[in-house]
Amino acid sequence: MAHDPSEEGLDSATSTLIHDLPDLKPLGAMLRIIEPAGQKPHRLASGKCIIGSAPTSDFVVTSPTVSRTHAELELVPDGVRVTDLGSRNGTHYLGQRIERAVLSLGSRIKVGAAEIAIDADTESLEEGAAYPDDEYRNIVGASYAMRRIFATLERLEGSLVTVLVEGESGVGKELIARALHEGSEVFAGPLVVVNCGAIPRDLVASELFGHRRGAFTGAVEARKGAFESADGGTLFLDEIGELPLDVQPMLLRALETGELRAVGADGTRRVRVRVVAATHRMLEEEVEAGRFREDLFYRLAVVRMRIPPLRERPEDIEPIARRLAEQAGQKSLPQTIIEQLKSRTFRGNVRELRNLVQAYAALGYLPGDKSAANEGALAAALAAYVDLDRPFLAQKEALVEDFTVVYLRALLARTQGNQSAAARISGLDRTYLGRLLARHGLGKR
Ligand SMILES: Nc1ncnc2c1ncn2[C@@H]1O[C@H](COP(=O)(O)OP(=O)(O)OP(=O)(O)O)[C@@H](O)[C@H]1O
Repeated sequence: MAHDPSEEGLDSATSTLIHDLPDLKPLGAMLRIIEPAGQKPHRLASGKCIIGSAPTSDFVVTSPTVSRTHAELELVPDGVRVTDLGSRNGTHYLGQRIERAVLSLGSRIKVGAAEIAIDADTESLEEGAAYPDDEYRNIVGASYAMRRIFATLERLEGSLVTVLVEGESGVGKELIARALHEGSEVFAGPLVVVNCGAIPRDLVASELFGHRRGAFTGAVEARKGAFESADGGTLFLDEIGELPLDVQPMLLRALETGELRAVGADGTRRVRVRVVAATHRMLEEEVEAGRFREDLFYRLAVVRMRIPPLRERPEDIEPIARRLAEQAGQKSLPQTIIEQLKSRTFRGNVRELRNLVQAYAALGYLPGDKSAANEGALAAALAAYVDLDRPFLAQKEALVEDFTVVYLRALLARTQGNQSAAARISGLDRTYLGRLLARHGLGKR
């Protein structure tokens, strides 16, 4: 995002936060000359560098339109501070001449007529050893793949770079976003989560950017959007692949400039928001199919992190299960249960593991696996219900009753007895749920 923090009075807040996180080092940048082609890129690993046509410049750009000492680039947590050094042909961003601006990694500038991409130094993220511990900020993982991810998360601690987290549903993408927020310089600010797939399409723009009173039918009051709520913190955009095409340019602009325009508003507002996005889709395929803008994809995927499915890292099952058991109030998990868990396929990833462990904590046994391997076991268990000497409906009701009790127990275990949360999760009306619980003697715990 383009802004100058020192002009917005953020300096004092920034220095306090940096004081709390003493070892932060901004993520390095990779500077590439797009036009004229064929010149060497430059790695800005720390501090500052001078761009110019003089052979003594840190980053030499050979073009008659580039001054000998043209501009200075300095790494900062938000990306790179660009300062024009009184060049003849100027430094431009999004078609505007700039004297001094902070640009996020993933931006492109023009130095004279030369076009330069300021990308994240993703190579430096991949260098170095895996994280030594099997836990990073509440994310548990003993596998090499997860410890590599932890090392990347640690390396990103000094940066507010935009990150795209990719992986199947339930692999822990939101947990990664939380860790990115907690480890960042804006950790004291809010973390706002928006599930782009869960909002009616015509309300997405207003949810993200807010709306003015009367902006559309039903906009009775002005409303703040998620970007504004996340000002000074992190905005986690879950299921970004579901973002409607007509809203994509608005998000691109907000990422490029840090400026928002509420639906129906005339003026814009400036925010400082770190964006983390997540998707279970292959976004490149969405780009290919014309459902996702390519420019927005590159703006979001400045750093990409792919979280592997649980079946690709079976050594994580035991430590994660033990942690989830602790969280469910179950001090220890017997080794036999661990072995049973390890034999499952976990199409629902860690979320499925969590549900199973919570059910075990509530019921004392692992509920049946819905995967193909266990379909036989389920059929055998159901066969025990069949009594051809009794009417069908009475038997079916008895089965449903048994399922209801098991379901309600698991629901209460998940919500720690909170009936409002239980109603929300189950989709049952609060009063009806209360009656159902009372009928099964589960109302008061
Ligand atoms: N490595 C892990 N260690 C501990 N808990 C985990 C881990 N990964 C995931 N979880 C837990 O599993 C559940 C699902 O994780 P999360 O909501 O982050 O997944 P997700 O990938 O964002 O899912 P979705 O794509 O459906 O939004 C959460 O309760 C989370 O705390």
